[in-house]
Amino acid sequence: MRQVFIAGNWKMNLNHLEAIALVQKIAFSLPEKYFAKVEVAVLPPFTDIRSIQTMVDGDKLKVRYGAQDVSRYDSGAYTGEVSAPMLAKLGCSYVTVGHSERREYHAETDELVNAKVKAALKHDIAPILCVGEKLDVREAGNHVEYTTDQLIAGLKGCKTDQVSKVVVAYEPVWAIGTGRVATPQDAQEVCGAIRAKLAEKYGQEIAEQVRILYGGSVKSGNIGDLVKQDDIDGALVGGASLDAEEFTKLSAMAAGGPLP
Ligand SMILES: O=C[C@H](O)COP(=O)(O)O
Repeated sequence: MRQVFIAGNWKMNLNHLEAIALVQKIAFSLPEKYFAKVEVAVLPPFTDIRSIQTMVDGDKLKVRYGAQDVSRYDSGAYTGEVSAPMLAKLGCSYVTVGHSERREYHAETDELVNAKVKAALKHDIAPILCVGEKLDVREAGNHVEYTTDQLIAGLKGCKTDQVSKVVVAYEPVWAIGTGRVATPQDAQEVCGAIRAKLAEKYGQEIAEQVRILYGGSVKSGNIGDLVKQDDIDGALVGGASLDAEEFTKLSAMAAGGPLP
């Protein structure tokens, strides 16, 4: 049984003091019983991670955390890079890999994304492998093939038992930060195809274990219908994850009901 997963990608927002305040608000506004039904994680900028680690460990908070990127290398002369061993030491459970903003603004290729997936897995950090098409690909009707090709390229060379630890995030680029959310049926079409492709390559048992998230303009008002779909196990949330009240509401709705 896959646990519903809500991950907040803060992108390049919030300094370490603002980060502490936001995580505290989330942890204390979501009643304990919801954490049994939904896993909640935040993905802050690198500069916030140590502060969040100290607070989560010290106060034994149920919120998990991770990073937004990782180097393909473990160490060495790679100015500006942050490695998987460094993130593991900071207690990161997750790292996003291949987000469309990195593919677009940092020219990340499928080959690099694949190397980062493997670097994270090697150090027991679950990669959140982001895939998704731009508008022209969708309009041409090639979105399913495009997205499943990105998936297979991202997982190339991973062992079958490693694949079950990967989280896949389907984020149609045209829905990110635009307010234009994919319909639950559109999102299910691609998430279902992702699971079918995983089953074809790695077997049904592994495919059933992989959590598949939808991302793109997710809010408390639309998450309920998204997680009702068979193959959508949660969401990768951008803008709405920066507002404690909205993110908590959204997490509660993903867990099956509104806050009391
Ligand atoms: O990683 C998150 C996605 O890019 C979605 O962002 P958004 O919720 O602001 O559309």
